[in-house]
Parts: sequence; structure tokens; C-alpha cells
Amino acid sequence: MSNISLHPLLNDGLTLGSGTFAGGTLVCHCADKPVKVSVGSDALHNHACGCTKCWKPDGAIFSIVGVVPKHTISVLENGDKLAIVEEAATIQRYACTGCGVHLFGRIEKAHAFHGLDFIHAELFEEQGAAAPGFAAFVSSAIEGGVDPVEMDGIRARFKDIGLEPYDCLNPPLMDALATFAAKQNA
Ligand SMILES: N[C@@H](CCC(=O)N[C@@H](CSCO)C(=O)NCC(=O)O)C(=O)O
Ligand SMILES: [Zn+2]
Ligand SMILES: [Zn+2]
Repeated sequence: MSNISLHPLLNDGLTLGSGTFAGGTLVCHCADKPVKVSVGSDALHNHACGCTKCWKPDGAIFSIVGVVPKHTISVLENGDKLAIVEEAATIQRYACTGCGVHLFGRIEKAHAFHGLDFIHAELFEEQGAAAPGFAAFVSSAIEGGVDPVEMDGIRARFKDIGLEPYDCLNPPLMDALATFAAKQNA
């Protein structure tokens, strides 16, 4: 297959987390007045995401995104540069208006993942955050511009590095969404 970059942190195999990471500071890509956000948790359910909405570094076709309890997040510096990307989205992503990096995403409505904020662990200035554990929304990469003929190779590459590819979320998270929906509909 072609030289597609899944993500800079996936292209040469996974770097495992320390297992003891308890949070740190997320920093955007601005050279001047970067936005800094404190997080008091490791990235939970960390995964590669091929959807069109999650932030990706330049040249990558997958995002790496995980969640943290929202009460562990606080904006430390230059929060005036943050703006919500898409107000109507389930996940309201707070992006830096200078560089476009998403610092965190929050769900304000009733939802299985309410109370969890979405973050990109590669933005931690510290090392040791959890590695991604699976790949989600893989087929959505086509919506982002990937040629469908590349998909077999992309799925094979994920399997090679130990990440099971799914076209939605992984079974435990899909079960959590379905459990929430079942309770709401009861
Ligand atoms: N095909 C669409 C899928 C977008 C989508 O549903 N993304 C998921 C996963 S984001 C991180 O896991 C989601 O929950 N989105 C809610 C939201 O973004 O508000 C596409 O690619 O756009
Ligand atoms: Zn920035
Ligand atoms: Zn996504």
C-alpha cells in the first residue's frame, strides 16, 4: 500500500504508557501564547479515531483521542484563545483559534459519556500517557478523503501494531452507549 501516515505515534509501532501516568499539561501548537490545560488523569479508553471531527496532526489520517473525568480539567493559560468548533455537535470541541489544535471536547447533554472530556494525549508536555488500545471509526477515514482501496491495508496495519480496527467504537463502549439508550427508552 501507499505511504499513508496513520498518525506519527502509530507509524513506527506503539509506545506503551508508563501505567502510572496521573495527568499533566496539554499544550497547543502556538509558538506564541500557547493554550495550556491541566489534566489530573491518564487518558482512558484511548483510541485511534478515523472520524472527520477529531483533531489530527498535520498529515495524519487518524486522531488519537481518549477521555478523562471532566472535573480533572482546568484551563491554565490563554483560555481566551479557545472557541467551540461546532456548537451543535455531541462533543463540543474547544480548539485554539491560533493553531487549530483541539484542547478538549465536552458533552453537555444527557449521554453515556457525559462527565468525560475528550483529549489528545500527544499534547501532554509530559511522557507516559496510555497508548491507544483500539482503532475506531476506521471506515470514516474515507469521508476524510482516504481512497477506499487503501482500507484493507490500513486495517492490516492497525492489526500489525496490535490495535483492533472497528468501524464504530469497540464493544465495551458500544455496550455502554446501548445500555444508556436502553435505560432512556425504558
Ligand atoms: N462518520 C462520521 C462519524 C463521526 C462520529 O460519530 N464520531 C464519533 C467518535 S469521536 C471519538 O471517538 C462521535 O462520537 N462523534 C460525536 C461528535 O463528534 O460530536 C464522521 O467521520 O464524521
Ligand atoms: Zn494554539
Ligand atoms: Zn473521532
